[in-house]
Amino acid sequence: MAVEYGREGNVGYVTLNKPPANSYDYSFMEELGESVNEAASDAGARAVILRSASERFFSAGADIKAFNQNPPEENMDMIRLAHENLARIAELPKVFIAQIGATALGGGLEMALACDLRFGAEGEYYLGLPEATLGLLPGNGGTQRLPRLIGAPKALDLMITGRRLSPPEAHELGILDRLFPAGSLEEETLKYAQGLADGAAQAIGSIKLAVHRGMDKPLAEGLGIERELVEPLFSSEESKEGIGAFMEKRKPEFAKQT
Ligand SMILES: CCCCCCCCCCCCC/C=C/C(=O)SCCNC(=O)CCNC(=O)[C@H](O)C(C)(C)COP(=O)(O)OP(=O)(O)OC[C@H]1O[C@@H](n2cnc3c(N)ncnc32)[C@H](O)[C@@H]1OP(=O)(O)O
Repeated sequence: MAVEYGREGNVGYVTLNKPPANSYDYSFMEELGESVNEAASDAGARAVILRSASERFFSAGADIKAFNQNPPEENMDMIRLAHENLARIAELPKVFIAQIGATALGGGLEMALACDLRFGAEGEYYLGLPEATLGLLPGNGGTQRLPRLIGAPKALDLMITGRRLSPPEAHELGILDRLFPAGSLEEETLKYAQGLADGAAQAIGSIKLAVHRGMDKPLAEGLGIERELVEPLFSSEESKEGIGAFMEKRKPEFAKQT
């Protein structure tokens, strides 16, 4: 399998494993979709980490070698499948974290942009959207997600030049949300995900949905989405536990609420 889902404790893992570069084609994208579905339906996974089995590549993007072999309509089928699978991540009420400790280029970085957070570590690798250098454009969501993340001018600069970023540059731009010391990425990412997994999963999931559903809407509409999502929490087992723990001056035990 080029993409596999598994769980360790209450943290889910989607692992990319298509040597040598996790470059993706149609079947890779199908497996990614299946893994996202497994993560979604696994009630035991309260947070999910997207990671690579390779120490050299997170993913070098779409499979360039496949490009010339594929009929154009197959390339478009792959893009439609990628758009569908990656868009589903934003609609899942559990946080997806991209653990990027190796080179992420083109569609490989675009997969990470579809996650909620992106964590990296110091090291000799880089991130970028070089599609323009191939006569293409970042067609797996990059032209839409990157401007929303770092602003249109900075995103345009990266996409029209195709230039590569070091991990510190990507962190400074806001593409990486955390930049950990070399060698500590896996441990630090798990620690963060475990904190979410031990937290109020329904509340955390509702916050994620409110952000993704509301951020491109006019404020009044976004506030309506917020009201729809906050109302069920007033009577949730989690808020009973959270408020009860505060009143009893003890630490809440949310993980036991589901
Ligand atoms: C255009 C491809 C589309 C294909 C089919 C899908 C259809 C989709 C159409 C459009 C989609 C739009 C959205 C996404 C587009 C993209 O992602 S385009 C690709 C963007 N990525 C790149 O341009 C990176 C290409 N790779 C490199 O520049 C270099 O490999 C590197 C990352 C700088 C590393 O160089 P180096 O250390 O010298 O290692 P290499 O020898 O080059 O690579 C190691 C092996 O990995 C293979 N490989 C690397 N990248 C890819 C790739 N993207 N596709 C296929 N294979 C790749 C490379 O060939 C080596 O393999 P071996 O020779 O077998 O060892």
